[in-house]
Amino acid sequence: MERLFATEKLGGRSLYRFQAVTVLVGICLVLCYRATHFPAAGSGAGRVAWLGMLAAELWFGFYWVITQSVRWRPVRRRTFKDRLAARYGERLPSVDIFVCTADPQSEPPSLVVATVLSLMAYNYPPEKLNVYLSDDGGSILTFYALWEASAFAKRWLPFCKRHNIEPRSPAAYFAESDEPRDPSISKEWSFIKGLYDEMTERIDSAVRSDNVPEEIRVNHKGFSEWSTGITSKDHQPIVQVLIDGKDRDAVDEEGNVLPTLVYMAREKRPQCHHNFKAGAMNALIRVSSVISNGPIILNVDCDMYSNNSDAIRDAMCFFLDEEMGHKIAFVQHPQNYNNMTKNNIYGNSFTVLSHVELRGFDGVDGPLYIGTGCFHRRESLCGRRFTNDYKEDWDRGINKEKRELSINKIEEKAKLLTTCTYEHNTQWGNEIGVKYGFPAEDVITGLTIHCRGWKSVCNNPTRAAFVGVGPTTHAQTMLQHKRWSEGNLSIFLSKYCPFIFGNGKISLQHQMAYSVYGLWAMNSLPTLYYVIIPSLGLLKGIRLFPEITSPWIMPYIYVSVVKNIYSAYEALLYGDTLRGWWNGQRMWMIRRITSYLYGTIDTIRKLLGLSKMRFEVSPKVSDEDESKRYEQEIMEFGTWSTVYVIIATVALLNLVCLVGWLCQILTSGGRNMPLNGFCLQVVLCGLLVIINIPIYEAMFLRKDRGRIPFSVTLASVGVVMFALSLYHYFEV
Ligand SMILES: O=c1ccn([C@@H]2O[C@H](COP(=O)(O)OP(=O)(O)O[C@H]3O[C@H](CO)[C@@H](O)[C@H](O)[C@H]3O)[C@@H](O)[C@H]2O)c(=O)[nH]1
Ligand SMILES: [Mn+2]
Repeated sequence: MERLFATEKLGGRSLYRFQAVTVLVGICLVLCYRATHFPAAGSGAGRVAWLGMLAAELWFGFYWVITQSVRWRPVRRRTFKDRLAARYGERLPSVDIFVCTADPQSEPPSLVVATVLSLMAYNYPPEKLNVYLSDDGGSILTFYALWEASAFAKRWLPFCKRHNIEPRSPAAYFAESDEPRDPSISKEWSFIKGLYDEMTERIDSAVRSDNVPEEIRVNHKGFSEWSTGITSKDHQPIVQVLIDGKDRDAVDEEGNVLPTLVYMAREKRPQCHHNFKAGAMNALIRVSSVISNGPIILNVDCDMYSNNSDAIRDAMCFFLDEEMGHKIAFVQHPQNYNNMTKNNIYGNSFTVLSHVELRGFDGVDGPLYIGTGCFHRRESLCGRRFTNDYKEDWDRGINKEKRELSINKIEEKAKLLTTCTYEHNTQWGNEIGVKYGFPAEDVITGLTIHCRGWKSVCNNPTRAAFVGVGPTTHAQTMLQHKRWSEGNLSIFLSKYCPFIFGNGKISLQHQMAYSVYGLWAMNSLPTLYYVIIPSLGLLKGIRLFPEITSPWIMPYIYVSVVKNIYSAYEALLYGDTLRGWWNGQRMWMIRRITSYLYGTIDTIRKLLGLSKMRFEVSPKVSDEDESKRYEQEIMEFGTWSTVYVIIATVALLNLVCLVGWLCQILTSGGRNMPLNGFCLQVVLCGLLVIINIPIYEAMFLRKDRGRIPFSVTLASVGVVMFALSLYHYFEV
């Protein structure tokens, strides 16, 4: 039988592998040089510094080997929706869609409902679509917004389908241009846009005043849940079915069935730990099991709207494929953002991660689960082990005929499934559902699914399936990367370490692929060492690299040049600009010496029992002034933060070392400083100074509110002076 999807190997692998082997030889030679050229005894600081360089280079070499796992065998998937249609028509499995939101301030309800509307508008039989919104903020504002959306959907869905528009998030669609692409629909377009703008304004004004007017509250029984003045951290379970797709009256203005739409806020009590997003997902799994029980679950973050209305059919091509389908537990899509600037100032457009690493991961038994844009098989998410003879019951979804209880009764039943105590003495969060205990609940959940024998695939259609809001400030970027690096490292250091937990269950290459992210955070210390010590050495005349006349310099030059040329090539190949790549390198360094450093420290503190797990939600809005600077690609600092002190200190230290070295050369005419031995140190320090130019600007030249505050500059000057004097002290 014809396959529903095809797998293609990405080209150019022989060349890549040849290149990788030569780099590996280079790395070995570098380490060889380090180990055999220890400075003579008696050169105190020099020996210690050399030892540190050895350790850092050992780490980088090891980590480079690990990263080869996701570059060795990348694949690309292609789906055949026409074959799916020919074989199954509209007889497709029902899908439960989970959207999570946590806070109406950092995740505005109008943004959340634009996402919800895009998901309701999929090109998929509406009676088989069920959209669930989990609100961890337990906010009447979000409920109100969803209620508004349930009414607007009656106009929006037919409009989308009539004109086959993309994207189907009204916010994204209307933001694209001031008039429709097809002028013949301009009247209707303006009318719908008017309705949408009015709705958004009503929602936003309710959010501004933090109140839903009485005259609105009488329209739906759900509002009465908030009559007792509940708070986000202390409230009863709430489940409200806003559109019951099985109800005869739930139709749009053209008389078509609407997807089911459900609001859920699981019970919160101050004394009960709620396990953040993982807890919300598990409550959604249970609630949906009594309302629709779709065999496939799609899960997105509240900002990740559907950008491709065929994405569900695409996913079905994988699950329903006769040959491979039964092995696939989940179909992961890359994270795309719609608010990235041209030159990727904070390195957040994950071009290389999506196009290279995820596909490489896919070539080794399947990508990791990244928490959003992922279709899961309900059974594997709920703990089932893979067996070759398992047959999925695609008709398991609850339809009109199967439902016995009235919707009110179902709501009551669902509420009981979302109480604080429901999970006590159960396997939820451990063997069943999304796993608890790690800030990267997604990665650990995916890993356990793979270890139960399932495979996964990555789908990256030309028209991105999901698009969301990426971080637009330095602080937001740092917050996200700290959570990710910490989450992955704490998995690596737990009993779920891919090399231990995965041993015998998944291939070595798959274990390595997981470790690429598991070890992100550990890059912090070697990087910090490499951006500080060689530069200090330059200033103090401590040679740390081979002399220019020595043949040992060749592997150093070869490895760094080839590695960087290749990384620029990868970025350019998938649409980054050269400047974007350069900015990415800067952020790569900054992330390592800040977010990853904090991630490492916090993981260790947690291991020692000194701190508890947190999940700080990334804000999805920024103020106007900040946004303007973001558009202009000017880095945002603005407030005091120790993170900024680290960034400023490293930048300043390198500048001082380079200038200091230059002064010494000029004053001594090069007599005391044999140039020859310091070539690589000068290049390294020089590159660090060039890459840090935006940091110097933010410290000394810029006048706007986003500059590095004077207090940060002052602190970094203090640290640099202290470091230099300390160094001096040890030397004499
Ligand atoms: O207590 C919580 C905290 C968060 N969320 C939701 O989780 C999602 C992700 O949070 P966000 O702050 O946007 O995190 P990101 O860094 O953008 O998220 C990535 O990384 C997370 C793990 O660190 C995954 O959970 C996400 O799915 C993945 O997109 C959002 O929809 C939140 O509303 C909850 O529902 N409850
Ligand atoms: Mn997010």
